[in-house]
Amino acid sequence: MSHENQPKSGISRLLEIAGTKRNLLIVAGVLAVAHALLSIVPYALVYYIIDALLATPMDVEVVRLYIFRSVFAAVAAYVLLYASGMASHVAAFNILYELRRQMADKLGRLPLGFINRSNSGALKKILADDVERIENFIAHSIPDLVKAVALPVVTLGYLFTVNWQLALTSCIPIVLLAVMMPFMFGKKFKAMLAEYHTSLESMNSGIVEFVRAMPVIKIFGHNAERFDKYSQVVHRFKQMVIAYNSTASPAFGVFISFISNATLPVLAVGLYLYFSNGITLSTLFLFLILGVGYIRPLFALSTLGPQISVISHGVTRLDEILFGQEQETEGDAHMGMDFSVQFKNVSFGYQKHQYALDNVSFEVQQGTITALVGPSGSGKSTAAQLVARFWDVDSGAILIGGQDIRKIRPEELMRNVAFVFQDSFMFEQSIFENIRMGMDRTRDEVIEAANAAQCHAFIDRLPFGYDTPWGHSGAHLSGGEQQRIQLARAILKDAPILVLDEATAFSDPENEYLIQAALNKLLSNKTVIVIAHRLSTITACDQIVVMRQGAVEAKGTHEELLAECLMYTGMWHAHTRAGDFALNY
Ligand SMILES: Nc1ncnc2c1ncn2[C@@H]1O[C@H](COP(=O)(O)OP(=O)(O)OP(=O)(O)O)[C@@H](O)[C@H]1O
Repeated sequence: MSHENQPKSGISRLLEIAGTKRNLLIVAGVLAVAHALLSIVPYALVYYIIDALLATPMDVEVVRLYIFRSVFAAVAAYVLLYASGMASHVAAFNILYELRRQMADKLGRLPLGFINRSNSGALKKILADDVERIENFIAHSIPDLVKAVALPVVTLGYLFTVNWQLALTSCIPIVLLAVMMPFMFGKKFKAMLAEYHTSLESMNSGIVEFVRAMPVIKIFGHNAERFDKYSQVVHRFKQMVIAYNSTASPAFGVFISFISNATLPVLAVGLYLYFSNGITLSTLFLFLILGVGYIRPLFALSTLGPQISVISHGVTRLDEILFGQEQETEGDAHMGMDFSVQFKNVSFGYQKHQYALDNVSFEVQQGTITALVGPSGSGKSTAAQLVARFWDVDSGAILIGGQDIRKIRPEELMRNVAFVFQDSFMFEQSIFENIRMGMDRTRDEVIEAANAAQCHAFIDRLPFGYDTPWGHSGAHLSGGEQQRIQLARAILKDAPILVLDEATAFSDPENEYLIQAALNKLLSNKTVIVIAHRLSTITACDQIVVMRQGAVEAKGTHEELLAECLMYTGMWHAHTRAGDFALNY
């Protein structure tokens, strides 16, 4: 599948996706047409059977032959239907597999910040539900569409050779379908469908948030109704579905009721012709069966329009990811042995004209530790994340060893920067794999890293030690323990640049001491940027950068800042006072 150009949309995009398994789908289509042709044979044979039964003298052999042919045709039609379904399903699941693989690949190449910012409910809908719907289109809608076209064409063609007046009467449902389509699935319907999807996505994310927030909701004694956002999105979705149905239902209802009674005009004209000696009884039966029977696949066609709208809307969302702006690397520079980090007049905003960082400059010399401190929202985490290119700066540059990080190969950048986040993510696999993280390291090296990160003791106490799986049925670790697992990962990675975002956030004093000990081992000879709220943990850093509202307020050592920076002195006093703070009941 080529994703070089701007994506198509709607049915042409769906056909483009389906086109990746064109040959298999052509086979499915040919089999579906063959099925359609064979499936009318038993009905057509009824015509000849009745003629043979009414003939005098009746030829039993001829009747028997027709009955045998009709049974054979019915069985063969089902075999072909099965084969067509198999071919279209194999094509569909292969396409789905390929799409999911491409999505995973692409998500890996989008800026890390994109994933962080994207709402997990909406992403889940795209990756799971929207992709799944494409299966419906490929495996069911395409064969249905082929049948819906082939069967009427063949049947009506045959009926015209038998009696043109009755054949013309049998065409009425098709004419009706052509007239009603624009009313049923016109512009208003499309607009409503787009709104339906947006509302479904909001509900999905509302549900995910509601489930995540359950402990807080319970603690505050609220229920689903009191959780405003949840009840709003559910309510909005309900209204949307009602509006959607009341727009589509009237025209759809008229169409369905007419189609369901399509026998009537054929019966009326047929009886008239029969009694005026224009046709035989067998011809009348033939039209009552086939002149109405070809309509059945049209039912599938009538729901195809909305189905395709739903599916292609999902594909549009999917394409937003598949064609999303990747981070460009303007060169393929290699990193040398200089791992100093420099922020050079860096400005960056999550939204346009709203800077989270405004003209920030500071340098972290190789092998030294710089701490970023400042009030909440002052831009510390943003600055730290920019080093690993979660996002790209809007202006200015971040240099490593004097080279703009946008010119360094991404894999090389990632290899040389280790990150310890505030929240640690654990995978549902063994503790061993959770530390190894796919790196090419031996078991001994993993244990050594776990030892250095002060994790070995608690891992050893787990039922299967390092092989204990994480998650529902396996190990459950405290926040501080998980953070030490993160440290073990970072120690094992042994990258020359290390970014620590609140590495001791979850720790009690004993844990903090252990983590600090692990950190000391980890930090030696590394270029380190550390974010810490507890100022006592960073007094010995080589440099402290004080941030305020996205800008650098001051920089220097702890002593220098105490002497020169009022803001830092204030923060330090607040911190030391907090040490004496006690709750009074
Ligand atoms: N993903 C995001 N999308 C939009 N705005 C964001 C995002 N992350 C942070 N911000 C905004 O950018 C500004 C800086 O946030 P940042 O998290 O960098 O501050 P911080 O100093 O690390 O705060 P804290 O100490 O509370 O973690 C804040 O105004 C914040 O609201």
